[in-house]
Parts: sequence; structure tokens; C-alpha cells
Amino acid sequence: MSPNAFDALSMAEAALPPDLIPLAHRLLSASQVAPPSELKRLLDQGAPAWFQDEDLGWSCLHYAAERREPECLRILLAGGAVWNAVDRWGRTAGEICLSLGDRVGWEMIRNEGVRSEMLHHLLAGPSSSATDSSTNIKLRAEDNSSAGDNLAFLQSKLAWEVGDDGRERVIDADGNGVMMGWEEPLMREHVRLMTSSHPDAQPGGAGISVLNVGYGLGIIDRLFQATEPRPLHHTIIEAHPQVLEHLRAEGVHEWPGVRILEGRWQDWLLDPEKVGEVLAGTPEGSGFGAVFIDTFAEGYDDLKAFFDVLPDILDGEDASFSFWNGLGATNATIYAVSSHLAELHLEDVGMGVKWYDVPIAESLRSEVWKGVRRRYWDLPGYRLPVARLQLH
Ligand SMILES: C[S@@+](CC[C@H](N)C(=O)[O-])C[C@H]1O[C@@H](n2cnc3c(N)ncnc32)[C@H](O)[C@@H]1O
Repeated sequence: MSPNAFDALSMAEAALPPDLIPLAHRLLSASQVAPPSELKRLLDQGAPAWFQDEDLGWSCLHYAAERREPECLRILLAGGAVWNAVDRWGRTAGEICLSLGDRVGWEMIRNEGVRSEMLHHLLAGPSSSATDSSTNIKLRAEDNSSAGDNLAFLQSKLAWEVGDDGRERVIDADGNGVMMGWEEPLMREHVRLMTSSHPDAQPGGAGISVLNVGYGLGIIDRLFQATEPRPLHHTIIEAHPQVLEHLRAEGVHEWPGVRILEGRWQDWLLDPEKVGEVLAGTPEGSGFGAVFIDTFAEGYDDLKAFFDVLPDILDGEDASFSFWNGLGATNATIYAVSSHLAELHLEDVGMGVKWYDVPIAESLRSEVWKGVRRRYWDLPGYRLPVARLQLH
């Protein structure tokens, strides 16, 4: 948990009108033992369901989760309990349910998360810029350093180094991991699953047009280049000046069929004229057979804005889209909610998603973070999405 969240907990009581303080504590106690009707009575009296105690940072929902009584969870959620409030260890009430094997309770909390995030997006309306954030779900990090702000990140100084796990990584000026070599097996799965069923990507086929947004260490671009057949065409959009320098030094722009588009993907793909330019550079101008996005310091809203462009740039039903699914990946419940949210928003643009569960070895989860400011991954499994347009 960040120092800010810690302070926020100790200030929770100070934020309450004095007459609500006893009621807030009564609701916390009642959530541990009292019958559901008592919870309802306290909420009706105005007990604040968002309140968290100072000891554990637990909310009424955490305490109710420990009881394994779905009716208590239902009443508290209906009464304003916050589905993603985290305790001093960064756990939501959903994690309490998971640790007790309470699937029913966990699903109630996850469903509430999906509902409230959907509502949030509906109320916020269409978002068109990276800074217009209507959700807290972050792709790789959770703070306000350069990892939390795309424009600041793009101006920050990067360093290429080899981590304790012996793999190359890119670190930003605040010590956040921008791209880390441990992700290679996941990138390999992305490429395999995105190309496995496209007729032109099979041995002897003509090859497909690939669009990759975010070069990083170039892992996925190399993997695409190593497919048989090779891509017929391969566009890379990259915005960080140092990464661009790096990839030119590596000669990436000279790979056959490769085109580098310098700048933010928002500049290339959110302006209809520029989209025309991007498409015109593909063979026959018909768009891409595989599109992948993996940027840095962007949030869910940016990803959602990218979803909206997909119907214009994908080349028919065989074409696939995938993204680095790092949404909320420090917490199992938030990860499940954000994955589900992505699925619903992809459905909104006419795409169906298939999810593939890829396990992540414990060794990968512990060793690699030495010398990195903030873990962006803390889960035993990765949910890999592959989406396709559903044209009928
Ligand atoms: C996590 S790395 C990508 C790693 C890559 N998938 C690989 O396999 O090595 C993120 C990359 O996205 C770039 N990036 C960040 N924001 C961007 C934006 N708005 N538009 C284009 N590129 C961006 C960063 O400079 C960085 O090179």
C-alpha cells in the first residue's frame, strides 16, 4: 500500500461528522457478527459503508467477507460499500473471499466491481484523451510518478540494464520497470495465439500485416519477425525518443516490411486523416491481420479509446487483436474486474474475446523485481486476451 493510502486510513475518522463516528464503528462490529437485518438497520440510519478501521484498514465488506454470508455482502454492497477498498496489505474484500475459498462471495464483489466500473464509464461519457481518466485501473503501475502519467513518462530518461534474473530490462527515471525480459514467454504466447488461426499466417501462406504499438525491448516485434511465414508488413508505433533511438541503432527500421511510425498512438490513430495514412501504408490498404498494444503509464481509459479504433484498422474476421493484460495485476479481484470490463467494452465495438490462462512461475514473480521501485505483477496467472471482429 502506498504511504498516501496509509495516511488516508488514519484520516478516515477525521473526515466523518462527529455524530457518524459511533455509527461507523457499530457497522464495522456488526459486519463481523450481527444478523443481516442489523446491517440494513445501521445503513438506513446513515452508517458510512466506506469507512475503514485504523488497525487493519478493513472496511465492513472485509469483515463481512470473513463471515462467508453472501446476504451480508449483498446488503453492504447495496448500501454503498466500496468493492475495491484495500486494507493495509493491499487486499480487497474479494481477496478475503478468495483466501477462504468463498467463490459465491467473491463473485458478488467482482460483479459489483464490473457494474460500478461500467456505470462510471457510462457517466463519464466517451473519453478521448490519455489524461481524461475516469477509472483508477492502471496497466503497469499505480502511482503518480512518471509511471502514472504518459506525457511525463515520454519525457523521462530511460536506462537499459540487466536485472538480477539475467534478463534485459528498461527502467524509467523513477526506477519503475518499463519493460522487463521476464515477460518474453507471455509475448511468445501472444504471438502464437494471434497468428495460429489466420489462414495467411500458416506455413506457405503470404504472411499478414502486423501492427505493434510500443516497442520497449522489441521482444514481441522479434517474435513476430520469427514467425513462418514472416509478416508481409509490420508497422511499429513508438513514442519515446530514447526508445526510437535505440531501435534505429538496432537496425529495426531496416527489417524487411517494417515501417516505424514515430509518436504517440493517439496522434496516429485518433485522428481519422492519420488513420488513413496508417492504413495506406499496408499492402492493399486493407488494414492489419494482427494488432497488439502494450504501452506504459497509460490507464484503462486509454486502452478503451484504442478499442474504439479497432473496427477501422483490423482486416476482417480472421484478424486478431490482443493487448498486454496488466490491468490491476497487483490484486486478483481488481484484475478480474478489469479483464471483464475489457471484454464488455470490446463487445461494444463488435468484438468477441477468448481468454487463455497462462501460469507464471513463482521464480519469475519474486526474483525479477530486485532494484525495481514498484511491482506491477503479483498474480500466479496471466489472462491472455485474443479478440476478433464478429461480423455476423
Ligand atoms: C512495455 S513497453 C513495450 C514492450 C514490448 N511489448 C516488448 O515486447 O518489448 C512500452 C512501450 O510503449 C511505449 N509507449 C508508451 N506510451 C506510448 C504511446 N502513447 N504511444 C506509443 N508508444 C508508447 C514506451 O515508450 C515503450 O517503448
